[in-house]
Amino acid sequence: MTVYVNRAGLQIASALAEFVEAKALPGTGVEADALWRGLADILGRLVPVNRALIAKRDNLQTKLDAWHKANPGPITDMAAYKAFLTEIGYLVSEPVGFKIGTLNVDAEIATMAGPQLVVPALNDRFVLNAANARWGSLYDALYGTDVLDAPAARPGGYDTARGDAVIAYARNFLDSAVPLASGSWVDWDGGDLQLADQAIPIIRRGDDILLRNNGLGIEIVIDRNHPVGKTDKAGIADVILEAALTTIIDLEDSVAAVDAEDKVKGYTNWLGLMRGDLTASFEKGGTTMTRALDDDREWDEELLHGRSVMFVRNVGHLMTNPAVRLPDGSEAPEGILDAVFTSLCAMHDLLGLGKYRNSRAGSIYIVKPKQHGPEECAFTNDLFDAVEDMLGLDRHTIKVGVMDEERRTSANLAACIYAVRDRIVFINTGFLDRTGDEMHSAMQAGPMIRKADMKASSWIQAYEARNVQIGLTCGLSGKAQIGKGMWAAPDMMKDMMAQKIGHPKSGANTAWVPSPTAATLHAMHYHMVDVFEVQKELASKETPALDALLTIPAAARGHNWSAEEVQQELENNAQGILGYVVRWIDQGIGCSKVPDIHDIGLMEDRATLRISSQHIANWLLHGVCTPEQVDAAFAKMAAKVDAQNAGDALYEKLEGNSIALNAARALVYEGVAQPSGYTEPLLHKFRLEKKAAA
Ligand SMILES: CC(=O)SCCNC(=O)CCNC(=O)[C@H](O)C(C)(C)COP(=O)(O)OP(=O)(O)OC[C@H]1O[C@@H](n2cnc3c(N)ncnc32)[C@H](O)[C@@H]1OP(=O)(O)O
Ligand SMILES: O=CC(=O)O
Ligand SMILES: [Mg+2]
Repeated sequence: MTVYVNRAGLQIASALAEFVEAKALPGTGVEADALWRGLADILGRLVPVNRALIAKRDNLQTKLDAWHKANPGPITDMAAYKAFLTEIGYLVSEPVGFKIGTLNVDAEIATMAGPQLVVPALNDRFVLNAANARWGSLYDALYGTDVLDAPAARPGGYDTARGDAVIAYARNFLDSAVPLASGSWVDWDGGDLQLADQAIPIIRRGDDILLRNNGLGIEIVIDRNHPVGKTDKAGIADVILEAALTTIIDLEDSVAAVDAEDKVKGYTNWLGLMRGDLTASFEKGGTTMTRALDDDREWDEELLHGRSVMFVRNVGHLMTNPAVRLPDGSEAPEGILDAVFTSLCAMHDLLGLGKYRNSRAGSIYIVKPKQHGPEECAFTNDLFDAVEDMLGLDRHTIKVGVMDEERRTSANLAACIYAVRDRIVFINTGFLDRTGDEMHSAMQAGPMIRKADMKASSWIQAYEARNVQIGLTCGLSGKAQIGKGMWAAPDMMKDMMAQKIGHPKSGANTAWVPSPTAATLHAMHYHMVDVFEVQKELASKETPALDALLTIPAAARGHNWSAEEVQQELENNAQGILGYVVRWIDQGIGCSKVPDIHDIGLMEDRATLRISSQHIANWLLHGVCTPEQVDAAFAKMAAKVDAQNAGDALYEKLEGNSIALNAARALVYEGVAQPSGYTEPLLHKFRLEKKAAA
């Protein structure tokens, strides 16, 4: 039972009030009274606007549903469809000829190109690891993953044969990123060092060497006493790459935060990062380890930034949270709470109250997900204005990263950017949520193509290409990130190396990775591609037409899938749903590596859940499958998920009237009615039920 205290007419969960008054406020110069009165004022003014925006989403969806029922199947008359979208206010006129005016942006965001790591905010051990993932060992990343064409490491200590393959790969990388004036790094013996590009300074610290290519650091560790270095003719013990330039501390789709207790955990970690004093102790390999933020890296001639520049992803405009209740007893919009409390925590960084600096440019970086169109972006802008006024911050101190992950945002992207033009620091194609919204928006059009075929469909190609072109046209290059989406197969690093180079090649100066190891490996792509050169080349290109973006991925009318295809699709989706939901509901874990039907661990979060649940809901709606088939898939996959989790002592089986099983079923059977196909409302409801039962 949550205990509330009254502050300025609001009911604030006591855990939150205590966190704010005892931890977040001290040192900021903001008084508790002013904070609570400010919050009450913001909520009083903005809650009605927030609610109206959500109502508008519902209203537009009702109109889309009616149109698709009257015009079933894929769009056949694009002009008529666009006229309809314009008439209902779904498409608005795009502003032209403007450039963003964002100021005070850190170089890692504005002028550098490299990986962006995402990490669930509630996990202190992981967030520290993420912040420190600015630099990563290439040797470790190669040794422990499937990138190499070499046998896996033999267990029981260092495997020399594997190590040799690592060293050969790393030398090959050096040859391509920082070639020698003559010969190969393979033959370098640690003597005289001459690079082909003499403009690259060779910086030393003792024997160690620091080089830079495309703005990214490469540290070559020379240690002839090290077990690896002593076998190496040049004494190279490791190659350390500058990796996650930026990291997103995620309070949204990778966490399960349903009440004040959970929110305070997330805010506490964010505050600890902003103050630089967060630590985490945990057992690893039989010993207790304590992790803290890494220092900056000292070289004779310069001090390198030791940590990733951190963003915090707030939630979107939909959800409310019982952490704060309005005077009428209803829950406050969670996005407003996040904006206020994460900005307050970040003031510790702005004011230099802690050990380190996150933003040396004096900015607070907030990622805003799941916005639908320009009005919602304008609302975010107004909200951030209000938070700045309340906290006494200069206008546009709070920067925004706009997730381009809802269809109405993609279709009106320039107008969305315009709405936040003086604070925008990124656009990012969150293709996972975007796929869910694509299906939900056109839910009534007919059965969607299979999930695996989505990536090749024309809307998604247009979406990715338009995002880059519109970003360039609006002047993001050199001022802000144009980012690409998540690599959702954390163990498939060889495939990532083959495919994710496509992101910098497409003009994106950052792209998401799921782990520090993936960041280190993906960093190599930014040595191979000079993204800012690509952006210059793209600048003169045409933006792909809206028509392709609006081509919905419904199957051709009359298309039939074989019984086997239907079963495969259902089982694949049911497996992902159950494997993710059971950990979310029972253990409060918001992001999991869930073995898929072929036992390949996939990153599942709320966005991937949105896709799987909407897909089954869509096929049920259109009679591609029956409820009996769906139930059978759930039953079969529940047994598989139970078996896959057999080693987890905290795991509760998916059986009988299990709350997690009920949640999974509800996500599918009530999927058509969920707002924009989101999974949050049902996940929160069932998680709260589980917490209450516990
Ligand atoms: C659509 C979207 O919104 S995508 C954005 C949301 N998704 C994410 O944030 C993905 C974040 N990634 C993760 O949460 C995890 O990598 C998972 C759940 C996918 C896999 O987790 P696990 O199975 O525990 O990973 P695995 O066992 O391979 O590795 C664990 C180690 O890697 C580290 N690690 C893994 N992922 C991360 C991460 N994102 N940030 C920092 N460290 C990480 C852990 O700290 C741990 O190292 P440690 O033991 O030294 O602490
Ligand atoms: O947030 C990212 C996405 O793909 O969705
Ligand atoms: Mg998303």
